[in-house]
Amino acid sequence: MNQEIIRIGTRDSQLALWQAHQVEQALKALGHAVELVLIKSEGDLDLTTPLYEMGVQGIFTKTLDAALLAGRIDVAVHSMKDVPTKLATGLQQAAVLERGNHRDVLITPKGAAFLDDHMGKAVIATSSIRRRAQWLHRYPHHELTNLRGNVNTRMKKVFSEPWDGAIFAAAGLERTGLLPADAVTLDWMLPAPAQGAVVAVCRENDAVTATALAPLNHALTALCAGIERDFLRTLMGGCSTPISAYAQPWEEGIHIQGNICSPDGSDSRFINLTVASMAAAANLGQQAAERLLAEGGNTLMDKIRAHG
Ligand SMILES: NCc1[nH]cc(CCC(=O)O)c1CC(=O)O
Repeated sequence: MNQEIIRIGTRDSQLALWQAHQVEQALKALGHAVELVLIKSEGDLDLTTPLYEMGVQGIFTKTLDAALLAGRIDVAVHSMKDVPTKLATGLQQAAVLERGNHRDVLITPKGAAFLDDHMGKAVIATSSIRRRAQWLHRYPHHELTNLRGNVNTRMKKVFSEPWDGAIFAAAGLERTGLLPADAVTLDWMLPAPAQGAVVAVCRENDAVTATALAPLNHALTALCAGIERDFLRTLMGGCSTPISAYAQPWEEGIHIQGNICSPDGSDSRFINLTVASMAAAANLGQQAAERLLAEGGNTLMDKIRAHG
């Protein structure tokens, strides 16, 4: 076994720590010596600016990636959906852990009855442009308001503000033990590409760490999350955009659902595509994106680019 201590870098939020602990425990179980190194990121420090106004790719991930490239840590653990589709130069994706809950959920401090009132006003909090766009497409009469901060900060805020609901990733709430029993699963909302998946990244030239991490890779999650990220990359190049995708096993192959939505929710386009075998799945994300563009998604993407 490797005698060098593998240093795992993580942000210090409860969710980030939970994710880093998964990697730590799996490596320890394989006989490796590991330690956690806590690192603050800009995404955690600025609690007011909506994410899509920060204008930086990888706001949550670049501080860890910089520490990795500088040799202060050997592994960076990220929520995969926060990672830009193109990894920083010099880094490699070493393992994708088995995916957790991929859904978004609505937290309703005053109950969910308002969802049945199809005319009534309601205020929904999120700072995700993807969630905002899909929500407005379904509930055009609702008002959206911003909600920033890590999962714990956001959850606290929901119960102190006069809001009707707030949208979270189910995985983040489950992993921090914060998922209320009456949370509403938004089974109609398509998640962010790779939502619910955790990725471990190491330096491209660090074969020792890459070899240590390889057994942690969950091949099906890596395939499906990779397909979703190909979909995103083909459409846009990875900015913070109202682009959603979910890929899952389907008989002997893989099925992808994809969506792009105008930020105001007025225009929403879906694509559904299936390949019959795993062998044919490699290009599924790109194919789905190209088909969506050809079927009229092109004009919508032009609008989205002009907006952002
Ligand atoms: N953008 C922040 C972020 N990054 C990962 C998660 C939760 C875990 C996941 O979605 O994989 C969250 C919180 C949220 O979106 O509510």
